[in-house]
Amino acid sequence: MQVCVIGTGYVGLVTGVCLAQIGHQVICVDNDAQKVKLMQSGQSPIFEPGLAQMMAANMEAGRLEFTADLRVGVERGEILFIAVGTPALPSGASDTRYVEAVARGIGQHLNGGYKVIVNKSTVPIGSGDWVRRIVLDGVAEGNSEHTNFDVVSNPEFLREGSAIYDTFNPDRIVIGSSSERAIDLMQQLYAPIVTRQFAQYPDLPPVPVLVTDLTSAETIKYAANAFLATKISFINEVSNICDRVGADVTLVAQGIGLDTRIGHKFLQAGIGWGGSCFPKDVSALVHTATDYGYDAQLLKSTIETNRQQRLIAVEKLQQVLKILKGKTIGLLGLTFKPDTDDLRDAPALDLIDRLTHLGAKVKAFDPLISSARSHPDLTKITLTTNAEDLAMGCDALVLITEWQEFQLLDYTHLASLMERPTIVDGRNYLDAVALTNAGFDYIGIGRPRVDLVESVLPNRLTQIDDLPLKSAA
Ligand SMILES: NC(=O)C1=CN([C@@H]2O[C@H](COP(=O)(O)OP(=O)(O)OC[C@H]3O[C@@H](n4cnc5c(N)ncnc54)[C@H](O)[C@@H]3O)[C@@H](O)[C@H]2O)C=CC1
Ligand SMILES: O=C(O)[C@H]1O[C@H](OP(=O)(O)OP(=O)(O)OC[C@H]2O[C@@H](n3ccc(=O)[nH]c3=O)[C@H](O)[C@@H]2O)[C@H](O)[C@@H](O)[C@@H]1O
Repeated sequence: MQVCVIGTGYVGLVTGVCLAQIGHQVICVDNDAQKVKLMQSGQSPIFEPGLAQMMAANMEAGRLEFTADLRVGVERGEILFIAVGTPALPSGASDTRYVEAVARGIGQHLNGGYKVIVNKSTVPIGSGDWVRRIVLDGVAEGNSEHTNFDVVSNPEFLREGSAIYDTFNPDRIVIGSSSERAIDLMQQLYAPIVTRQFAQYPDLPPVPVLVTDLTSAETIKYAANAFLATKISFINEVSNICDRVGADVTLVAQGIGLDTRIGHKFLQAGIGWGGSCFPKDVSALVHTATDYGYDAQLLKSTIETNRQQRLIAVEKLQQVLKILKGKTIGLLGLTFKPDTDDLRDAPALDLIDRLTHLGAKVKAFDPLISSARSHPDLTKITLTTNAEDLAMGCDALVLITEWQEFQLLDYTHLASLMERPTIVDGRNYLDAVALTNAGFDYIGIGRPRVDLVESVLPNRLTQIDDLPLKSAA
C-alpha cells in the first residue's frame, strides 16, 4: 500500500520505517528541511536501537523516502498518518497547532482518490471530528472539490528504547472510525503485524485488533498512559511507606505483582516517571475532565505524587550529607529512561534544578549525552565522558537512569575516588550488597539499608533476580 507519514519524530519515523519493513511503499514528510536532508542521506535523527539499520535497508530497497514537500506526500499516500508532536501548553492542555497545520495542509493538497487520514499523534479527545473539519477548511482554501476521505484514530503505544520491538509485537492495535472502508484499509495495512510475520514469537495468536468509534480510541490512548503513570505513582507512594516502616519495596512489588490481576510490570519504584508523553498526557486528561465538569482527583494525585518523587533523591542526600551547599553531586544518567537520548521532561532536570538551587555543584555522565546543547538546563552542570571523571571529587552519586553499563562499573575503584562514598540508587537498579562491599554507603528507594538487614539481604536479592520484574523488550 502507498503510505505517507507526516512528522518524523520518534513515532513518525519508527512507524514509517516499520511500515516499509513489512512491505509498504512509504514516504515520510517533515517540515524541518535539515532533518529531511539528514534522513535522505540515510542517517536517523533519533537514537533508537535497530532503527538506523532498518531505515537504511528500506531506503536501499526503494520502499522508503523522505521529503519536506507535503504536497508530494499527500498526492502519493493512500493512507496519510499525522504523527507530529502534541506538547503540553502551560495550562496542561495539549497544543494541537502542529496537527492543525498538517490537517489544513492535507486538505489543501487533496488531489482526488480516496484517502484515509490517520491520527497517530496523541490528540485530545474529540480531535477526530475536529481534524475532519480542518481538512475540509484546507480543501476550501485550496479551491479543491476533493473531499473523498475518512479520519481514523490509531493511537500509538510504543515505548522509546524498544520502539521497533513494540511495533512488531504489539499487545493490541486500536482502530477508531465509523467508516467500514477506512477500517478495512487499516486492517490490510497492519495484516503482516497482526499475523505476527515480523514478530519475535511468531507462534503466538494473532495480535488483537480493537475496532471502536473515534472518541473511544482517543480515550484509550490517554487512559492507558494515565493508568501506567498511576501504577508507578502508586508503587512510589508504597516505597515511601516502606522507607518509614522498614519494608523493602522490591519485595513488596514482587509480592503484589505475583497476583495476576496486578502483574509485575510498571511496579519499579524510583525517582519518578518522565519522558515526552506520561507527563503531558496525564495533564491533558485532567484538563479534558475539567473541561467536561469533572474533577479528576485520582489523576491529579498521580501527578502530585510524581512531582514529589522526582525530588526524593534530594531528601535522601540531605539525610546523609546534611548541608548540600558547596557539595558536589554526580548524576549517573540523565535521560528519562535507558536506550534513548530523549531528555524531554526527564526527572534529572528537576533534580539539577533543585540541587543547584540549594547551592550544590552537579556533574553528570550519560552514555548518550555528551553536550550541553542537548538541553538548556545542562549548561548549569559539568558533563563528563566516563564514570571515573564523574566520581572524582564527588560527595555523592545518584543513579538516575538504569543504563545497563552502570551495572558493570568498577565501583570499588569509583569509591576510591570519593572521600565518603555514598550512592543514592534512584532506580533500585544496582546490587546493594555488592555496592556496600565496594565501599559505598548504598541508599535505595523504599529499601532498608544493607547494614540493617545484614545476612538476610543476599537471599532476598537472589529471589528478586529470579523473577521477571522488568517489562519484556
Ligand atoms: N515519543 C513517543 O514515544 C510516543 C509519542 N506518541 C505521540 O506521537 C506524537 C509525536 O510524538 P514524537 O514522535 O515524540 O514527536 P516529536 O516532537 O519528536 O516529532 C514531531 C515531528 O513532527 C515534525 N513536524 C511538526 N510540524 C510539522 C508539519 N507541519 N509538517 C511536517 N512535519 C512537522 C517536527 O519537525 C518533528 O520532526 C505525539 O502526539 C506523542 O504524544 C505516542 C506514543 C509514543
Ligand atoms: O505515549 C507514549 O509516548 C508512550 O509512553 C510510555 O512509553 P515511554 O515514555 O517511552 O517510556 P516508559 O517505559 O513507559 O517509561 C516512562 C517513565 O516511567 C518510568 N518508569 C517506568 C516503569 C516503572 O516500573 N517505573 C518507572 O519509574 C521510566 O523510568 C520513565 O521515566 C508508554 O509506556 C508507551 O506505551 C506509550 O506509547
